[in-house]
Amino acid sequence: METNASTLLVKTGKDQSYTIYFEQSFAGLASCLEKDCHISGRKICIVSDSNVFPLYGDDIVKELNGKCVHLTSFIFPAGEKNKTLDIVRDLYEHLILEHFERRDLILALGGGVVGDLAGYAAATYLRGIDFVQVPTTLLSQVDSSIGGKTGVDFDSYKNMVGAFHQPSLVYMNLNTLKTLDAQQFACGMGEILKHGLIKNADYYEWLINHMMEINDRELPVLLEMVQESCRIKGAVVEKDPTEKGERALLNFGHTIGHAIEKVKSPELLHGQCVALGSVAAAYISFKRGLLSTEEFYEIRDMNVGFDLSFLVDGINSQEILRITKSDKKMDAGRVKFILLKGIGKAFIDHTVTDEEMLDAIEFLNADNLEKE
Ligand SMILES: NC(=O)c1ccc[n+]([C@@H]2O[C@H](COP(=O)([O-])OP(=O)(O)OC[C@H]3O[C@@H](n4cnc5c(N)ncnc54)[C@H](O)[C@@H]3O)[C@@H](O)[C@H]2O)c1
Ligand SMILES: O=C(O)C(=O)C[C@@H](O)[C@H](O)[C@H](O)COP(=O)(O)O
Ligand SMILES: [Zn+2]
Repeated sequence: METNASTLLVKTGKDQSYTIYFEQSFAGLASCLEKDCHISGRKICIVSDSNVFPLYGDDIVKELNGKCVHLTSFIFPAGEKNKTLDIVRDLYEHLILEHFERRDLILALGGGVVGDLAGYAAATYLRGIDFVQVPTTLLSQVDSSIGGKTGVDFDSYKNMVGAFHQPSLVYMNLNTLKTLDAQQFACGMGEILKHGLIKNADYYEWLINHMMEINDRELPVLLEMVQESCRIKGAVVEKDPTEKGERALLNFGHTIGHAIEKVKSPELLHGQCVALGSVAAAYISFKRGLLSTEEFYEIRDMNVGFDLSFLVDGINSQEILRITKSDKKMDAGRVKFILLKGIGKAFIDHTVTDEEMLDAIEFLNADNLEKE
């Protein structure tokens, strides 16, 4: 992976790569798009949601006006509940009405919901057109905009319909993080802690030592953190773009996390559920003797430090267990679980039993008062 202060190159195939730009404004987006995507000969459809477009749509429109053949926008109501095929269908209709051809481009402006949905529409419209990611949440800057997992939920089953389709470019303006509310910011930390836990103990230690600056959203520290998380995610994706093996490690915390999200969304958002699922996965690792007591309780307490919880109320543990069985992580009828053998060392395991999972879910279940 090639990297310098403001860019990172992700190589996903023999002749395939794209640049991640780390910026502090949208000035410069048009020239990056011209350099990497030759937009002067293409139409662009900005896909965004009802919260993000009013905040940043004007900046993007001003930046791109006159730089491409035609600029249009498609805005849908914000929220996970709209990451659906119905909205993708509306987007296809818009693209057809605007005469979008194979050469044209989708620009996803927003968080992971926008990026996943717009990316899926790009992967399937006319059998695939290019798309670029302009992520505006912490979670989307460190995780969802990179790696080409696109898709939508189906009957509230997470990401059940999707495709691998790499973006042509990722451009992030870190100043967009200033308008995120506390819950959305914490969600990003859920995936960031995951990056440290699965791949890099030094980074995890760094996160502990910079908790205050991160929570105060000090830009230089956020920049360092976002870049390191992108390096970790980018390196995994480069080795295994279509999740034949190692990429599954990025699913740490997601088996139980996705099941909780299914029953608790929209009260709890994806990153918060991943943080809960990470504690559950760490709990199983701890009970197997793979994490020390100190390591396990540090993982639990890091959630609290970053405004995430390790307790969830209003769940039925048996129901959560049952839902894990319908997630995509089933592999020949067995759950593909990601465990830790120490901080920074994750591995794939197919032997986690229902009893172990139930025990871990019970640990999270706020209805059980005696925790320690
Ligand atoms: N494709 C992947 O690899 C991948 C990785 C992780 C998560 N995901 C998916 O990403 C989604 C979660 O992403 P998310 O946390 O970004 O959620 P999101 O897209 O729903 O954004 C969270 C909320 O913040 C608002 N918002 C976005 N940017 C803002 C800004 N700068 N200021 C103020 N408000 C802003 C949005 O309108 C939304 O209401 C889930 O659907 C998850 O499954 C995908
Ligand atoms: O990029 C990946 O690979 C990930 O697993 C990143 C996750 O944070 C993300 O939530 C992903 O969508 C989950 O994978 P899924 O295949 O279970 O949808
Ligand atoms: Zn995730």
